[in-house]
Amino acid sequence: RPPSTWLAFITRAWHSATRTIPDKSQKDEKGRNDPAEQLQVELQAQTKRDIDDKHSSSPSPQTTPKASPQDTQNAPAVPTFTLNEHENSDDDDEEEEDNLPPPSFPALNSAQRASAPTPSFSMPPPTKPNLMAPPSRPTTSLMPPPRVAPSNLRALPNSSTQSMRVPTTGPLPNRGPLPNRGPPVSNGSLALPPSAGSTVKTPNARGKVLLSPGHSPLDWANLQRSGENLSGVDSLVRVTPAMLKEKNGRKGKPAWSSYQGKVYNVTPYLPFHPGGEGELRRAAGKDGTKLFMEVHPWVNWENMLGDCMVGILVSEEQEAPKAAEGSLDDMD
Ligand code: HEM
Repeated sequence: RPPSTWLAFITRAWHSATRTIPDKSQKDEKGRNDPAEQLQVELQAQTKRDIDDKHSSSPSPQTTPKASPQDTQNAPAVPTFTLNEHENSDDDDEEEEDNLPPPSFPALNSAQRASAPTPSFSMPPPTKPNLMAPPSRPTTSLMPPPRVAPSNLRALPNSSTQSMRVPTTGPLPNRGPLPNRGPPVSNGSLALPPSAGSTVKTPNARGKVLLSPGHSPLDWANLQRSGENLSGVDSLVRVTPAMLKEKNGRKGKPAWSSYQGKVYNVTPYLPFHPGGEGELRRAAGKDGTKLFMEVHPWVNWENMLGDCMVGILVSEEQEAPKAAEGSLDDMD
């Protein structure tokens, strides 16, 4: 027998050997066999139909189909293709396939397989394994990077943003408006000099000092709320430049400074000043507005030194007629 008929012959022999009398207990309510048995019957019928179709033109009716000379030329290619395909598969499958008697579906010499575009003879079998390889590469080599690197690195900008922040050691209530939004606005009587806005330096944290324990901005805020007399005076006074100059903070004298027309006793604030006592003392006994605005125009000194206010700065001429009164209680 030609090789092309071997498989069909074996299939038929196997089916006839394994055919059993249908067991009615395995049939469902519609009287059909179970799916596996039904499939076997269909396969057998299909195989038989294919064989009959091929040999319908045979001159002599034969129970055992035989291949025509044309089939002999074409048929070997089919099993060759199938065998190569199996050779390229895993070795574990070989033993398993040896134990699998039923033919593959559709049958090797069936009309479906012959008309299918896949088993083209011009297509070499090794192309299949080559096409199967690429999907495994991205899963092993490309998957890990996107999980770790880009997203996480971009999600940690804290260090850079913190360095960009305006340095502060105190709570926000101590701050005035930002420099780019204009000078601090308090009330109409305390307008900034026209030249102050143009001479503002870029703020930085280099001049900050390490405050001693108990002298944080929060401690200062608590001291202000304590009700303690921080101004050193019982009532607001009119302060002349001569009076201000005398309170320079030296030799046990208090340190007074004027800021935009208001005079403050900065003595209790000296150890709380983030820029250090020395910097604050530079404005003692005189007007500190210019120095203040050069360093930190955003600081709201009116809130911070409210309880340290002594009075208002007046000229010597203004004060002379009212020297006898000496008190500015009516200013409130
Ligand atoms: C009594 C008025 C003053 C008050 C209430 C005051 C308050 C402050 C505050 C709250 C800070 C911290 C600023 C921040 O964290 O952004 C500071 C820093 C500083 N202050 Fe004053 N200050 C006063 C006057 C002065 C004067 C007159 C000078 C200079 C002569 C000065 C020099 C500095 C310096 C160098 C720093 C550190 C640098 C900086 O924070 O930019 N301060 N001051």
